[in-house]
Amino acid sequence: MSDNLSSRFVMVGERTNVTGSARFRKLIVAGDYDTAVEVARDQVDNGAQIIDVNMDEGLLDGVEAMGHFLRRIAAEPDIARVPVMIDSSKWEVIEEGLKTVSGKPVVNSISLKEGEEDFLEKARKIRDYGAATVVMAFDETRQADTKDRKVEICARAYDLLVENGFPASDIIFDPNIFAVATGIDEHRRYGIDFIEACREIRERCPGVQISGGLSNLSFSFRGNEPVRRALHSVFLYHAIPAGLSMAIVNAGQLDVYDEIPPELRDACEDVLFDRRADATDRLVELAEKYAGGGAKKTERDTRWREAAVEERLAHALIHGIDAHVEDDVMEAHAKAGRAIRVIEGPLMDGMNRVGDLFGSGKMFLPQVVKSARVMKKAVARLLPHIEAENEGGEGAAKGKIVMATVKGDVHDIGKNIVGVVLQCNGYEVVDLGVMVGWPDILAAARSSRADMIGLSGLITPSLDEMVSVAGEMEREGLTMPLLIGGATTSRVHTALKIAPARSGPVIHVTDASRAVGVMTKLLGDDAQPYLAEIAADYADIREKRGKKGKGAIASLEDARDNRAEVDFALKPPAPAKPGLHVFDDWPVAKLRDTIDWTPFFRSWELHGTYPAILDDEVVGEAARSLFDDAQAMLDRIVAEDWLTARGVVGLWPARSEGDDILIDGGTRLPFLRQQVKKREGRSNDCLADFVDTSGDHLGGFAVAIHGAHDRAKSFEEAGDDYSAILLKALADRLAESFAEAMHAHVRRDLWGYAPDEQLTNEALIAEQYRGIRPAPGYPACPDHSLKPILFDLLGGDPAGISLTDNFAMWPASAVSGFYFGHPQARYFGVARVGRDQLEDYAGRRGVDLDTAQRWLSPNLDESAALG
Ligand SMILES: C[S@@+](CC[C@H](N)C(=O)[O-])C[C@H]1O[C@@H](n2cnc3c(N)ncnc32)[C@H](O)[C@@H]1O
Repeated sequence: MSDNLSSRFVMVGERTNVTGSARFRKLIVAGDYDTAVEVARDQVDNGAQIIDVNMDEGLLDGVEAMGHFLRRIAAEPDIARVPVMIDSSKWEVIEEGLKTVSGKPVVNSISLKEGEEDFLEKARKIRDYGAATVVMAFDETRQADTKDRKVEICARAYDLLVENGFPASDIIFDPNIFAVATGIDEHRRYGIDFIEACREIRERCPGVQISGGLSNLSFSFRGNEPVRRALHSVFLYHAIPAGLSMAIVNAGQLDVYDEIPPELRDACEDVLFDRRADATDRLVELAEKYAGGGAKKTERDTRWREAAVEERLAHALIHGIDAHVEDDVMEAHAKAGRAIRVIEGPLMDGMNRVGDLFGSGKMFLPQVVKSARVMKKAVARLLPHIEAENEGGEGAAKGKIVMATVKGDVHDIGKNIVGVVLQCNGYEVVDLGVMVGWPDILAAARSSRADMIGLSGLITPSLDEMVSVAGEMEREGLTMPLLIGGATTSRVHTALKIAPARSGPVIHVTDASRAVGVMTKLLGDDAQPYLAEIAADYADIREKRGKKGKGAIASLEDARDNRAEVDFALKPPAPAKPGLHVFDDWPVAKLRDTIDWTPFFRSWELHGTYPAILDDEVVGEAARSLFDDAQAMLDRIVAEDWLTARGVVGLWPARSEGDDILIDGGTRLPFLRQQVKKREGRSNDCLADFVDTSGDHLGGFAVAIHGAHDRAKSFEEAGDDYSAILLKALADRLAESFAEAMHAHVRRDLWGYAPDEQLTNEALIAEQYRGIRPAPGYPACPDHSLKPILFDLLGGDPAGISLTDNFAMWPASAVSGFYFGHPQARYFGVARVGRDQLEDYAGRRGVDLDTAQRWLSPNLDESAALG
């Protein structure tokens, strides 16, 4: 696969097509469906994200063959995970496919060949089955060959389909890839015409995909695999940016663009772009030099299958390939005699190699999590034998950890990654899940005789929960080490707040990659010196903090006097569409395009900015592979409707009063003000400052992605933690993308203060628009307890989101906040607040001081501590 292919590009496997593959035809005609199924599997293993199935062969009963084959592959989880493209020129075969296949299929194809009525009737049936369809650029007269004809026919088909309610996102145009370098003058523009047509079709027909049968292109070079592969890769390199989003290819038979010899690459480009009169002659001449290379890539990809079974298992573990592992462990079992010996022998050896590669920075978290999936599959296959052989499977773990996301918090991506990595390295993990109170954590640690406890949390209130767990461990006399991790945790907070709560060791673990190292040290011979080092480090932090003169705190009154000067002549106009707007099913497919990928890689501890990270020297390969998996999962999320995006927006008249914002019907939103003393010319900010006292407007929103939790659970139950974590990480990304898309919709339409805004995705991610959407729990409004007030304004449980005791949103992939439309509105951090503001805030919120102190605890200055 070419490394420069666009990430969203989908490869459709072509080998399960009796018209395109002589081998497949023979197998089907001979009724050898077992081997035919393997052809499908090979395609998927080689990266096909959809498989094209075609049974149009004179000797066959196409309806029967289609039905039978689709039922066979549906029973193979490895294959059934990718959608099927039902390919036939016979409508009854297509209908049979539509009836048989599960999940969302693609029909290949319909066209205007038989006129509009026939076209629309078929389209309607396809839509009723919830399928997508390929539409060939073919009309009543003939197949489109020039750019203009391709665009014209596609535009006509598009208008007809969309007017008749066919979703644009389910239309895949095939504007016909024709053979190039045929020596016929009229064919000289076939390459460039296709590429240019892609660009125009994308513009003219928003929302559609474009596909093509790639092997046609190189038809003139049949028998010369190296030139065919080069031509295909060069073509994709240029066609994908122009809008080609999928192609029917022999997956695994593509070269990396940069690795194609420059002379061959140039000659291919000359042909594709009709750059010189003698382009075809030159390529034909050069082709002789490259003839005889054979299907190199496939050979290279499968050579490892020839090694001894132990080596094959290690290879599968290191490369995360689960396709053959069940067969391989059975072979190893036959060889070793006992299942336990396979686990303790080749499988553990393989995992140790994974651990070493990870430890030396040659493998990264997503790869390790994939290795774990292979390991689990292998062990699951051996389990019945272990039981039959009465071995008990009590492989001695290196140590045991009880892990949990603390009470009131629902975020577990980081925890789950740590869990898998520890298991991979031979530790036993007792994972208690999310929202776990200290009694359950302590009870589990006792009953399982854990060597340590690991706590995780994402939101700031979780920090206090961790202090509580530490305190309770002390009270109950549990002395084992306590590990702390998660996005809001820090070494400093651990040193200052958690460690002092107990006499036993407390260790902040910066990231998942370090968890193994920390565990190994804690359970090794040098645990004591290691613990002493940490204790000294934390004591040092405490001492420095004690001595460090922190920036002085201004009185609340002075801070208020130093508010920002905001020009309310610039305040936003009244919303064009005030009130509540509910979106119960925002198209997830649309959210894909505006994903901010950088945080996605960060969640897997791959550091760097997207898209440069894909080419990063160190993590590039891991990032690309993870990204490909993410794209394949997004394809399924969209095609099979896994997730639902729900959102609510409210736009209300509002005015500020002191540090509060009063909403229309009287709801009061108290905000906090910066109190740290500022340099001359710098203001002490509060969000209320950006709303006019004499009448203005404010918005609020909540968006959520539903459905990830249950499906992730099914993945976990099937031993596939990798897919479970990937799905949750993608749901988080979609929720953020949704928040961004909703905000743009508000600016342009619902509030409408920026109707002409046109921003690229990069500009949106950089928030280069007018207005902000501060979120409760973030630095400008750090108190999470504003969420219930916001949610009431939004009509109860907006977008189906509920709140935990500590105001975490459930489902976990959710975002909420306020919309400020003033051009001067900006993000800032409230930082430390003093006792005067604590008391004032408690009064404004109508709660007692203890409650206010709990809510504001991460921001309280020492001087604000209650006696
Ligand atoms: C956490 S990022 C999310 C966007 C990012 N593109 C992504 O996909 O992850 C930015 C959002 O965090 C919130 N935010 C950032 N800084 C903030 C601050 N100082 N105060 C309040 N909210 C803030 C805002 O809601 C802002 O839109």
